[in-house]
Amino acid sequence: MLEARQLVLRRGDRQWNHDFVLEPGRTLALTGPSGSGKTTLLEAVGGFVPVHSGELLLAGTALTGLPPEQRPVSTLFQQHNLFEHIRVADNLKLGFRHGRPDAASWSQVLAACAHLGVDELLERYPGELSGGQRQRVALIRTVLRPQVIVVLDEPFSALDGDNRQRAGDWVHQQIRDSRRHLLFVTHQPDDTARWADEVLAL
Ligand SMILES: Nc1ncnc2c1ncn2[C@@H]1O[C@H](COP(=O)(O)OP(=O)(O)OP(=O)(O)O)[C@@H](O)[C@H]1O
Repeated sequence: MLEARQLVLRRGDRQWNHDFVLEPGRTLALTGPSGSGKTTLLEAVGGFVPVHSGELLLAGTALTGLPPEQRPVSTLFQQHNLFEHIRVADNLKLGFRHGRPDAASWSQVLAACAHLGVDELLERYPGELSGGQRQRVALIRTVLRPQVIVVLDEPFSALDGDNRQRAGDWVHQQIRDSRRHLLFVTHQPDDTARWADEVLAL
């Protein structure tokens, strides 16, 4: 279970107070207007923004004092998620320890690439992909890493129609089946209705 207990975040003269509980396998959508603090909360979970007071707990253990590299958190930022100088396949491998996924993990990656329609792109460089293709590759890498908390900042913004539906369904099912925790930011009420088990409106 992931819990924010009297969590207080500050940026400049802005302050946010968060209290929520997210059970394993469940998805929390963060909604709200631009500047309302959605990214700030994701960054605090990842350890990139300091916590002013209160606690973030995973299964009762505080994450709050841990630096980002020691947190069990896999993050998809809004931008800059792929390394431009290496091929898509190598970008996907970088999600795993020493950049070397075991055979089972790699076949899971390949199955996800086929399912989300990016399996023909593995030998390309990121600069040779469309925005939507880049987003799907980065999404696969972020979600299939083993970390028990996944945070996604507007993960479907470059996708629409069938691609969006398929990607959202896939993420939701991955999180549910592996009993991890997902926080994602969206501006689309449809995304919340389809995939959120809980909603935090900021
Ligand atoms: N590095 C920073 N230093 C100081 N203030 C910041 C910093 N980053 C963001 N802010 C401010 O914190 C507030 C919340 O920003 P945040 O990015 O969390 O909002 P958001 O809800 O994710 O917005 P958007 O939907 O536009 O991405 C804003 O007022 C923003 O200007």
